Amino acid sequence: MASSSIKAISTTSPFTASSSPSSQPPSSSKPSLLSFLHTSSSNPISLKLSHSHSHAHNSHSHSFLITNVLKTADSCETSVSKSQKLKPTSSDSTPTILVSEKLGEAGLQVLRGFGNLECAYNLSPEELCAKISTCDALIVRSGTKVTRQVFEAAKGRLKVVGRAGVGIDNVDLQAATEFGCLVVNAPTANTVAAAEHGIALLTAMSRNVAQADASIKAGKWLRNKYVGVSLVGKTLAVMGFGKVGSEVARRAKGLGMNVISHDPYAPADRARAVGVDLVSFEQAIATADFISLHMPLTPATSKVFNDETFAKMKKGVRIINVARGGVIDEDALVRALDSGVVAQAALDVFTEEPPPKDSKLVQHENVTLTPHLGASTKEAQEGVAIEIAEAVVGALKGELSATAVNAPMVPPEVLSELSPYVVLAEKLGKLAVQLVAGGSGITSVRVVYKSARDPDDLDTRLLRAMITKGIIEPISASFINLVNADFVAKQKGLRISEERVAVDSSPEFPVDSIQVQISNVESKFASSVSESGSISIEGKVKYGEPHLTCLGSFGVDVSLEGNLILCRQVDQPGMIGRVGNILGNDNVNVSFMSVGRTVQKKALMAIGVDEEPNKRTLEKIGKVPDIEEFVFLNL
Ligand SMILES: NC(=O)C1=CN([C@@H]2O[C@H](COP(=O)(O)OP(=O)(O)OC[C@H]3O[C@@H](n4cnc5c(N)ncnc54)[C@H](O)[C@@H]3O)[C@@H](O)[C@H]2O)C=CC1
Ligand SMILES: O=C(O)C(=O)COP(=O)(O)O
Repeated sequence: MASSSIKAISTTSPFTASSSPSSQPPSSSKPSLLSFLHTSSSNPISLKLSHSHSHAHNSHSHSFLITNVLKTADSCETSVSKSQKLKPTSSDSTPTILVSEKLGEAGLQVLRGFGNLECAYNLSPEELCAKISTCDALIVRSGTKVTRQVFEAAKGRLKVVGRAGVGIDNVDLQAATEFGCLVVNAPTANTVAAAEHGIALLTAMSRNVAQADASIKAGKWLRNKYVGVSLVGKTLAVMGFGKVGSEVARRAKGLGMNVISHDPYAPADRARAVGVDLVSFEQAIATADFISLHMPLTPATSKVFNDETFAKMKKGVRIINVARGGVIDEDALVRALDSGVVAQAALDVFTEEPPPKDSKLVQHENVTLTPHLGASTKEAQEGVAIEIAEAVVGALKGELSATAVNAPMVPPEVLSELSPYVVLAEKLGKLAVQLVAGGSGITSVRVVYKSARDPDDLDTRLLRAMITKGIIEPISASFINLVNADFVAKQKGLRISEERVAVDSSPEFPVDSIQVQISNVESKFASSVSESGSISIEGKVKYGEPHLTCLGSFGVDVSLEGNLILCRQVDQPGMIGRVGNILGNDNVNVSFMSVGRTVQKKALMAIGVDEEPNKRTLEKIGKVPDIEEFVFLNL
């Protein structure tokens, strides 16, 4: 019996979970930058190339494809026909980059060479929101709050936020991820500057440099008042043994200090190599004469220095904070200073920046202050500017960034190796979802990767993201990329589980085959259901091209390109001719054909066609005697 399901894609969303946040991340309006992640396999570029290259050139064509797909929408336009154009980014499709805080000239030059650069400093939150919908990228330092409202106001245009520095606590990462906006930072160029500033505060504080300077300028000469304390032989606790903390430790060792550190995530051998012992939080704060803070501000570190922890410190301890103001409960610090538990504090960062003028902490005579100057050296600012400009330009070109904060970092060599499998993954997802009968809810997808590689050598995050994209995008208003794939899947109640099966093939290739199974759904093409009751399809990369190799319990070999007609029929002579004739008579060009058999005298015919046959042609195929079911699928 012929199936009447000749529609390629159900218009009813097959997802059960329908709740969406009030301000949904945009979909179709999202331009095609971050294009590798955001370009569908029906992207005209991939079609064009795969049609125009012979198999002998296929591996070459794929690297070309990836290189091209990695380009901006702007450069893509040259190779796509009018009817197939990607959605333009803006009227002239040159990306606009907004820089909202002072950035080094060398970085500005990189940005000018790539897009429209707009520098607008001291914007109010309202002004930023008003501007952002005309921007493809935003570059900030610590002074700009990139809130959920900013992502909402961007209306899908903002593709990347660049943080010209380390701390990203001023960017709402959750909102960025939900909106599929990549966040990149510049994590290395200001490390030394911040460490040097920490040492500057340590030495200045211990010798009352700032207070003494102010007193001379006020006409006083107070040699007895400003007697300091020595550093040599004292214990410094470095809280956070990351990039800055370890550089501070190294320098403090040079000053003859005994350095200990607390960092729950740092490897002990890295600390030991600098002559530093990693100790518990309690031990660090109880034994230190000086405590220098170098951890990020996170929910776990927020106000970790408070009344309770100050009470456990050695009386007369001195505290330096070049990390983030929020790790200290500032009111508690004032109390600890007043009681003498903390003898002095040197602060570069504050909960609120700038801090209120009448803040007791700011006015306290035992506190030395700088206005968030840790990263402010000429060298660091030039370095940070170049680092962030290159990261943002790379992201706008669609490259995966090495400094991505809210997306997996995929090294270029892994990316290039996985590229054909990425195309396969998306096509399998797209094909599998079209086999689901409209109305039934997809909640569970299982992906099986067969590979000869050691599991540690196979990073499947990109593949999983592309399968998710293939499944969700054709049937919903969501746009999916590597940034938000897992989030959107979860939001839609879709659970994707992954399994790796070791096979005895060449480990030269990362993946032998990818199988996508959708369980607990009805299929519109019964032959796609495997013995386990799930819709099951499997594909491989052959000659650099994605191929469908198994559908349900039928083995096939079909290049996954263009459109596909699948027919299940009684295995007997003449069937191919009959269907071929119908297509030929109705002017539908057949690009390939493959027939798979089962033992029960059933055959599965897969026919690739260049364009979608009209309804009448498909009806004629359905009426061919002995065709038991068929389905038309758009790839
Ligand atoms: N004042 C300024 O201008 C600057 C401030 N910073 C701030 O300095 C801090 C450190 O920066 P980097 O060293 O580049 O970052 P990093 O990521 O290299 O190091 C942070 C370290 O903190 C550790 N950590 C996390 N949670 C912790 C906890 N609960 N207790 C102790 N350690 C914990 C991490 O394991 C990591 O080793 C950041 O907050 C950053 O924003 C950085 C540069 C300039
Ligand atoms: O890199 C960091 O985390 C900093 O705190 C530096 O901040 P800034 O770029 O100077 O506003």
